[in-house]
Amino acid sequence: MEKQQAILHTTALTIGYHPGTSHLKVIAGPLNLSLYAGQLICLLGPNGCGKSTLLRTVSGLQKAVSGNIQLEGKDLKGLKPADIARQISLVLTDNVRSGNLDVYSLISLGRYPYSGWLGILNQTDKTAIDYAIDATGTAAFLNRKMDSLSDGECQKVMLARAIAQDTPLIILDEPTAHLDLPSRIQLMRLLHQLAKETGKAILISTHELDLALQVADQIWLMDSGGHLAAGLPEELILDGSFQQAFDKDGLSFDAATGTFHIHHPRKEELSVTGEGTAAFWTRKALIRKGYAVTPAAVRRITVSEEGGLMFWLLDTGGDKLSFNTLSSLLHALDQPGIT
Ligand SMILES: Nc1ncnc2c1ncn2[C@@H]1O[C@H](COP(=O)(O)OP(=O)(O)OP(=O)(O)O)[C@@H](O)[C@H]1O
Repeated sequence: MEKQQAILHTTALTIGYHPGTSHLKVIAGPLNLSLYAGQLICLLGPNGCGKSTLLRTVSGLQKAVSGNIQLEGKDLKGLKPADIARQISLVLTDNVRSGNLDVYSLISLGRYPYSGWLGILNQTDKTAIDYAIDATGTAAFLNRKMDSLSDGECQKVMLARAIAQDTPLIILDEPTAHLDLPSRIQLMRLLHQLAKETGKAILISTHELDLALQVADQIWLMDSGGHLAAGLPEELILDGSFQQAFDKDGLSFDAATGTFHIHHPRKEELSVTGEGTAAFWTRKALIRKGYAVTPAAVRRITVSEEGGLMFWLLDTGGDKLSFNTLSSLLHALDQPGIT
């Protein structure tokens, strides 16, 4: 079988600042990365680890310290800006505000690599623009000026411009930064769908760990030491990379449930038995309150539901206490001598 060509491929790429000078600052590398058609890749990592630097470097906006970047098999260094604009659409965090243009004109700028400097739009351009407006839900503010939009609205418009540009590779730096929760979920779903339906390769940097785990085909996980682990989200959890990158003061990643826990100083152990939603949310509430929920604990809570009513039985190892609300159980656990 013929091997699929990567849309983006890096070989021994080192990224950083001031290459070729005595002020050279290496941020990460050597990086050997490949991004294929139809893939959504989420680039994750702590603040300042180099995510934006990597995105700017592979887009040709910033010089690499060393190594090679190929776009559809061609050396990026040999491509003219106009060629790159037909291959990569890029939205950075700092170009989300775009002055006094109206929204439609800004989205139309996505067609600039095809329409030439006169900016005359043909039917193909208009169809691409309409698709982008529809996909991003920006029709409601098409006639507004960019500087009258909220940050979240602006972000959607910039994404629409990138989609209208209709390139094989879309690169977005923190596209969910200003969005509310439903819009963040919608946007991640849209990117996933776009990659699958149009075969585009999409690379985004994000701090949305939970969402990235759900939608990414691959995760590129950077740490503060300049290393990058690439793999399926599940692989990075199973080999411990995820926990290592994000287990820090006050936060831990639970590989068993795929969720993050905020640590609390309390460490008493409790076990919870019971099925269904009530048991699930009882465990969540106890973890939030700082208890370690483990099947081996001596103190046991049994959750049961009968005829739409819920009951919690607390067995402290000596006493057995019954509660008919979660609050009364939590309140009782707070009393000295109960746990
Ligand atoms: N122009 C510059 N010259 C030198 N160092 C820089 C420059 N711009 C950024 N840096 C440094 O490079 C490192 C990586 O920055 P970068 O913005 O790529 O991180 P990031 O992972 O995108 O961070 P965040 O999650 O906070 O957006 C940081 O230590 C930053 O201070």
